[in-house]
Amino acid sequence: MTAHPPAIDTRELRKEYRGRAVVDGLTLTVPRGEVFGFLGPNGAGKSTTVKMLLGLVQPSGGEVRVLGGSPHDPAVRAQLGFLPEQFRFQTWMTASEFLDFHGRLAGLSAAERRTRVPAVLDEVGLGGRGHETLGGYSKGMLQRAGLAGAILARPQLVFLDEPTSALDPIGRVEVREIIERLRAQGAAVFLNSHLLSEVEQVCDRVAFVKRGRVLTQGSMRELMGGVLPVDLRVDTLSAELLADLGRLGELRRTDTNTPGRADVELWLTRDDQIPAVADAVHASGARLYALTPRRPDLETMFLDLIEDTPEAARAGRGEASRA
Ligand SMILES: Nc1ncnc2c1ncn2[C@@H]1O[C@H](COP(=O)(O)OP(=O)(O)OP(=O)(O)O)[C@@H](O)[C@H]1O
Repeated sequence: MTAHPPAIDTRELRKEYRGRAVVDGLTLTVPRGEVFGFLGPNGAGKSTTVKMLLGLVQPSGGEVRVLGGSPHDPAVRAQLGFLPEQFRFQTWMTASEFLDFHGRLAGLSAAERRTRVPAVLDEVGLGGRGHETLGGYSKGMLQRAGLAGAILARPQLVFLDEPTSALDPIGRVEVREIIERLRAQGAAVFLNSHLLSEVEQVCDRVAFVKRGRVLTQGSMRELMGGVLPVDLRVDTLSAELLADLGRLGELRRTDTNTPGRADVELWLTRDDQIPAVADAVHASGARLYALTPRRPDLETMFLDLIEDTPEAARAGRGEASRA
């Protein structure tokens, strides 16, 4: 393995089932320390891609490298974490036994397992519950236990398939924090989720796939075409301030209907223009009540790109007969 190869590198990756390409020329690079969102409608080929990246499904063509090596290499596999959407567990095991078992499979020593198992249980919010059997766990607790298994051996690349589908809002925030910690530790996270608001908050880059092909990929900003919408509220909007704002960005909307209040939607191109907006407001003598960069709306982008009518989605499910 070379010094810092990307976490994921695929070239023209392809998988056919019965002569039909379900992954069709997929080229992706995910560097270390990045959270990558992999989005697409049902049947787009996301799970098949993940299985090829994990070495569980043999590609029909193309190249795949994970952490600089082959997903079949045990040394590479030892650095991968995986939380499948429907993760199966042994109901008779306690959570601690389950994690200890996984730790053994991942090659952790007994001493490491003794400290690491309670530490990950704490990290996923199951501190003090490790002695209970998984058969008595709720759906959300099982998902947390699965996540603990995925991060147990300090993986360099973690695949999370719908990691929060069974979780309450607090659990979702906690999972987001875990993903952010993984990134801070330099690991890459490959996230598959239908919860776009969640993806928006945590992913550095996303790819949209449909019928096994990448429609587009990039950071939120790139996907938005380099536009940063900002909502501004001031008490008075002078002609001079309006002209200054117009020089900084594109004025998309101004609302001065309410006395003592003016709302402006301004489209900037870069974060570092935001302080200049505040400066212009102060220079005009107006008082600033809000200056809020708006998140690019992934759901709108997704629907625009995928253009899946309910009919198309039903047809997609109809063809989803698995061997
Ligand atoms: N083992 C298999 N044999 C035949 N066809 C398969 C097999 N596995 C997947 N497929 C087909 O490949 C296509 C992509 O499936 P895949 O599970 O990768 O999609 P997905 O994007 O993960 O969907 P979802 O969001 O619904 O989980 C589907 O049409 C599916 O029927």
